[in-house]
Amino acid sequence: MNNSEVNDVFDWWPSPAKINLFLHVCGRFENGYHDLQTLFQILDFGDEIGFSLRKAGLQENCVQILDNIDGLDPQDNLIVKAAQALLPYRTLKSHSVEIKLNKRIPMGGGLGGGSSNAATTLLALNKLWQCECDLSTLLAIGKKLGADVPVFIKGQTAFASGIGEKLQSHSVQEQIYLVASPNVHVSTAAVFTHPSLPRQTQKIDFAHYKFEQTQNDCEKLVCNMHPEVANLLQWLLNYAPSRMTGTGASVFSIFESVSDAKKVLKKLPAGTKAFIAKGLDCSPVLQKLAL
Ligand SMILES: C[C@](O)(CO)[C@H](O)COP(=O)(O)OP(=O)(O)OC[C@H]1O[C@@H](n2ccc(N)nc2=O)[C@H](O)[C@@H]1O
Ligand SMILES: Nc1ncnc2c1ncn2[C@@H]1O[C@H](COP(=O)(O)OP(=O)(O)OP(=O)(O)O)[C@@H](O)[C@H]1O
Repeated sequence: MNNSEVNDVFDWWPSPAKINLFLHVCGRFENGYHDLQTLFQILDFGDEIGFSLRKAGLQENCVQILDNIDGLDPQDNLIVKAAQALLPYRTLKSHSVEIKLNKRIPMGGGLGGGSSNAATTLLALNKLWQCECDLSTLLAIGKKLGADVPVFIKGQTAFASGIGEKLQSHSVQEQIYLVASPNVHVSTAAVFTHPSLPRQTQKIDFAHYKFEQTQNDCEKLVCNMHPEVANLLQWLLNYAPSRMTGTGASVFSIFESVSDAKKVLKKLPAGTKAFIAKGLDCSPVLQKLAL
């Protein structure tokens, strides 16, 4: 390949994590997916994804990820799936893309890492490949990749209903979160297919939302399946209001200040992976798009 055709500069985009401040399971649709109510809180902590367009080469494999995730077939990486879903919309037909990933969000922890990566890829390549897809097209592509992708495409902390795709933006009072991940993997599908999952929580009126009056309906089941989650949650509850996010395994505690959160972080049982993050109303991806 001619060196002049190679753009080795990677354009780096943020890919934030989320937590579910509450998660109610209110029913089940015919396709097996669940009718949920949740509040997605976007965090100022996340991965970074770098994109480098190439004018030539990689013809057969237009999308190439350079930092793949251990144990994951590149074709199963949601970043690759998102990029491939956007290929037909390119107006820069001859351009392929190389992608680097700086992974910080714990995997499979209910922190939405894969979904956020997919959303950032769609938003970034929509711009870089000059696809000119409007928001509703991106949301439709995103929803097929995962129930949590749309909230990251809209990029706003929001109440969600349906399978998680009906979004209503909401401003949460600024809070600091200590997010801790026990060393266990929880399968989202296993939680949602479990016969003991409560599925009949009364729908709430989002206008009257109060953290104390909500819960995570998956928490008890996951704590029974994984004592590591139960133990960590019990430990955190000694210090602050705490709850599991998504279908686990990560749990979070709410603090008013970073210094309060740091005191508890320092005391965490040895070997527990954890980070401190601030809640954001708006995703850093939207800020990057506005530049
Ligand atoms: C529970 C949440 O983590 C809350 O943030 C998400 O809604 C899950 O989102 P996600 O991981 O993007 O979900 P998907 O990849 O679409 O689905 C994973 C599995 O979760 C189940 N699933 C997911 C969302 C939903 N509303 N009902 C479900 O029953 C399905 O069995 C599916 O096989
Ligand atoms: N780019 C990616 N980053 C993380 N996981 C990915 C990615 N692409 C595919 N996956 C797959 O998705 C699975 C779930 O990862 P993810 O970190 O999104 O889980 P999660 O935080 O529990 O998601 P959610 O909260 O949306 O249920 C991983 O175990 C992995 O097999």
